[in-house]
Amino acid sequence: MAMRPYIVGNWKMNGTRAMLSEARAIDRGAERLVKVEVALAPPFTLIHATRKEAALIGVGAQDCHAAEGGAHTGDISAAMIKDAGAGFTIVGHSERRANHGEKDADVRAKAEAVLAAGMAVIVCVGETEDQRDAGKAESVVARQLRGSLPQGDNAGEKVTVAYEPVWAIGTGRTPTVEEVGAMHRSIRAVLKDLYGEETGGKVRILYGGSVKPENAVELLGADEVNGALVGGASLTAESFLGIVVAAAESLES
Ligand SMILES: O=C[C@H](O)COP(=O)(O)O
Repeated sequence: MAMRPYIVGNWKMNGTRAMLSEARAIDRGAERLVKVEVALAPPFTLIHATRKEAALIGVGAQDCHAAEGGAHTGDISAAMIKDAGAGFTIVGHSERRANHGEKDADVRAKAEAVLAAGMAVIVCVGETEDQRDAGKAESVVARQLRGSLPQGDNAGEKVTVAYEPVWAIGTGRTPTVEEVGAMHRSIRAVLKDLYGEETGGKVRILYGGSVKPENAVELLGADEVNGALVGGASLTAESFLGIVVAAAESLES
């Protein structure tokens, strides 16, 4: 893993102000681990407070609306997220795709809105278990990438891809290191095709799905894995920092 590892915690719909103590502890722990880039995506309601409490790590959002503003009750625009203190936004998480019917075109529109607002974007892709069993995992993910990634001048420079097999999210199951490596190599080839050899070669590709301190060294050591998108294990500083430490160790292995 030649690039500086990027470890992002996605708190999903978890967290009230009581959890800011975890964000502070993560920030303090990350300070000692300069070889690793660390970020948290708390719920919208905690972005501003997390940004104030955790000065060193990146802070981002988990989703946004594609429009700049207007009659969209309950939605949040990318500019609002940035104004709250975020530096990036996740889009296309499989929970958004499944629970809110988001299609690749919706994800791309959101990703482009995030870039237009001046933030970086993490675009999530991943196959279901049925798709993997049918031998279609790589083709499904390639199609998602081609449909979801932002286009336009320099778009590839502020993009991170998160590969999250849907069947591995929150289940305790993970693909093998070989399967992760094969998928990430396939993603890298698509990125180079879409963004060109140089830019596509620099886009970070994170693995997500049941990453824990216990399996992080192995997963982060797979081919073309440049970091992790972590759900459940990012909710406490103890487990999240365990993964950050593993990322630092994976640089040495
Ligand atoms: O965004 C994070 C992923 O959905 C992974 O979640 P998990 O670490 O709880 O499996």
